[in-house]
Amino acid sequence: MPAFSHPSPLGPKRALGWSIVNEARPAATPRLRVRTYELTDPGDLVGLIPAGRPAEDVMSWVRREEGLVGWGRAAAVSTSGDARFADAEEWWDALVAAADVVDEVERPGTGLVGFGSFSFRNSSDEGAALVVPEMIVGRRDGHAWLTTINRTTDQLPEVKPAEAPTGVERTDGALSPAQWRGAVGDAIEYIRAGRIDKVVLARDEIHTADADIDPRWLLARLSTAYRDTWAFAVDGLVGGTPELLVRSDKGLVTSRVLAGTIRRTGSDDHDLALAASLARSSKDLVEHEFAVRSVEAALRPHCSSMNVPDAPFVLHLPNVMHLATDVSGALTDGASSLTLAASLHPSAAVCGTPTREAALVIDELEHMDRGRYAGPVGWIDARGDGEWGIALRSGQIDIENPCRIRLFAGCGIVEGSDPVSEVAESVAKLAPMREALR
Ligand SMILES: C=C(O[C@@H]1C=C(C(=O)O)C=C[C@H]1O)C(=O)O
Repeated sequence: MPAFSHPSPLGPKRALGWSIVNEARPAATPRLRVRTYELTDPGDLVGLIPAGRPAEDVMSWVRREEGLVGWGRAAAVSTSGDARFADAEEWWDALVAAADVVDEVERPGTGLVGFGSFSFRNSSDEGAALVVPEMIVGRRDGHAWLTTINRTTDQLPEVKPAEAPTGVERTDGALSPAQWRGAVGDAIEYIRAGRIDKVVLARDEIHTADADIDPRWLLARLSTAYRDTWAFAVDGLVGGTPELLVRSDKGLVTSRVLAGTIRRTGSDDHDLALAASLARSSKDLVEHEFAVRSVEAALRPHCSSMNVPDAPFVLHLPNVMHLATDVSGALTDGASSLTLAASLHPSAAVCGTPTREAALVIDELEHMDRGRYAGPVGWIDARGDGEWGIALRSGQIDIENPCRIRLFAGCGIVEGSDPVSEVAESVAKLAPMREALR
């Protein structure tokens, strides 16, 4: 049994294949009635999500007041195994083909939209989900819209503010911080011995509140305190990720690669000096280069005119600073954003180099199933456009016991890494979710 049961709301998961909400015959494709209308400014997007929905029916992809929020479940599929991306996409294509859509706005993210979250590993117990909400509100470039799916009303529900979790207690996950420090030491040995060049090791911790954790509270905290991250929620996985695996927008493909991290100190002057040292640190530049090369190699078969900057910039977040590179290209083969996300996953930013061997080391040293952490999370529309982040700085609310959430953080390990510093870095990466739970 995995530490966190993550059953489909539809009953037991099938190893491969589809299951669809509100359908008597599991493999049939429902004909969704989709209506998108222009909306006068709806205000704070995350604040629109109504109370009282189960955590897995709250959806968000919001950064700097732009993006999408959704709630309810008009249709959903759960897939698993090696074919989880392909099976989800096949279901999506059939849903799109059958849908009855009137879209008065016609922008990326209008009309039929599915929110998805995919496990890091092929063999994970937690599989993947693609969910179409009953209502979606979006905002982009000064335009706002409402999409309803299989609903006769277009009234936004009344909103009751989210309440902070109380009585939150923390316990270790698979490994204690000290045990995980030992695992980092083992990984450094493997690198010195030439088995791998880089591996990303993660750890988890469990937080338990005295009542159900409201994902709306976490989203509100993350979207105000960490404005440069995407505040996401899909199927109970909630977080604020700074890393964009891929955005596909009318033929333009972009990816924001992060790798190489330094903790912030709270003093702006000191942080500026640290940022300069990060940009010159050979350990971090090497770690970053592995991640950029893995993204470039995955996008190249789908793109022409690729732009891969020679040197990274430093992304300043409230808790950490990262080396960052924005890679872009022109889409040549019409691949959907989900196909692109599948071919980019797992990048060296969350797995390592070489990929296969790094994945074996992760299995051996982490002692846990990452579930949906470090997997693609985001949305896709009927044209295939969409945005997929890497599910970092996040937690999985336990669907069977929503008082519990499992948080994760990981660190890229290279030859020059130091186990004690990596533990401190993992704590800094846990900070956004720990703070949001307070
Ligand atoms: C694995 C995580 O972050 C990744 C690892 C980084 C690093 O080791 O420098 C930086 C950004 C992310 O690509 C995480 O936040 O859990």
